[in-house]
Amino acid sequence: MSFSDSDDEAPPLVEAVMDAEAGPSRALRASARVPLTIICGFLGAGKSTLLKRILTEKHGYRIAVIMNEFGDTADIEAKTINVSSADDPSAEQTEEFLELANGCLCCSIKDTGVAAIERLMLKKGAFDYILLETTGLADPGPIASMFWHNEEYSTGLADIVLDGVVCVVDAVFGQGQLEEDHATDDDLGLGESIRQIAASDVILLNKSDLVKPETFLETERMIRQINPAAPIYRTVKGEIDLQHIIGISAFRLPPPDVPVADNHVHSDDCKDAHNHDAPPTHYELRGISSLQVACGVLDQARLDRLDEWIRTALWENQIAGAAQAVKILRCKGAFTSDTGVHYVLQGVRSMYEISELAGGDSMGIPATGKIVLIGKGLDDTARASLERVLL
Ligand SMILES: Nc1nc2c(ncn2[C@@H]2O[C@H](COP(=O)(O)OP(=O)(O)OP(=O)(O)O)[C@@H](O)[C@H]2O)c(=O)[nH]1
Repeated sequence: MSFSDSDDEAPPLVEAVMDAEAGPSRALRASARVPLTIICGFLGAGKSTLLKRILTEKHGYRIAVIMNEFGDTADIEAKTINVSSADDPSAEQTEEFLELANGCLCCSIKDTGVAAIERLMLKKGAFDYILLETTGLADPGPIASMFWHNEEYSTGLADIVLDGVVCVVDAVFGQGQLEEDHATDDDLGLGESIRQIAASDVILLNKSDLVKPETFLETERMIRQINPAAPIYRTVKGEIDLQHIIGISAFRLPPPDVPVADNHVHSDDCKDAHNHDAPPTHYELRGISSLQVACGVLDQARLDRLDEWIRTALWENQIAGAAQAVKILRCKGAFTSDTGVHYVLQGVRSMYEISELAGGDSMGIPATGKIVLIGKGLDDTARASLERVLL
């Protein structure tokens, strides 16, 4: 269960007890609900290339890929499946399904709205997983919210569980795109490339074959400024082990430990001297900031105070002791109570959830907890305020 600012009363802090199974294959089998990954990314960054690879390679997964158009994947050896619905006779014209040789189901739909997804779910059983490619201009935040808390929808959409959001960034043009990102949203004053990175659980820095190491480092530094909690993988033509992008349970498991000390991904070609000590705790790029605060074991009073702090920040856009308003796009965290219970915090916009982890899932949890917030107005005053709550 989750909290949102439309709830009348704040529910108690501990909400959901998760099942003990973990790991991609188990996660796929464990749930009758079909996991869904949102793939977003800058225009021309390589989203279709990634999906084409997934649709043509032998990987053993039966994935339904929802694409805006088939484009040059139409020549894939496939059997067209007609899907029509008595409720919507026009469905045949708006959607096309291809059953592919590798077990994938490719679904081309012009409209990725609720009705189209519901119609895909009529074919439930033909696939175990859904990948949804958004357009280059999409803000994945609201799309993620829709799939994250979908209980109010009828059977179909409610049979989907959000696994994570993956962002494909162009290693060649990503830096320029971020620098030139113009606000398209009056409310947030942020352009889509920044919002896409902020909303993501995994980032693929694609077209790695075309850039020099220093370009990588600078782009990675900028991405880290916006989102310090998402692992970054360098890819060529979307070449990546699928386990890094599907079945990650990003909305269920603690955020992974991403190296933040030097603001970039470690690799063999990185032999430059840089400071590995004193990880920064606050970043800012074009008005969006991220904040990472560590915490020890929390007693009930601190857990209650933390819940209230998050609620006030997400629902009222206020932080105790801070003059300026905040706007939080994404929050994540993992922490432990003095009774030994592990919790995971997840939030998208004003919705958040604090879930209790059961035995199996809590194996990899470090002793130190952490809270990561991404949004506007998250300055040093905000950090000090959160630290006071956790002290
Ligand atoms: N050299 C190189 N080219 C790539 C790589 N990935 C994709 N491309 C090329 O980049 C171009 C754009 O790739 P797409 O996969 O169409 O990008 P997209 O994000 O789907 O594009 P939009 O749907 O227009 O936003 C194509 O010509 C690809 O062949 C890569 O890793 N290296």
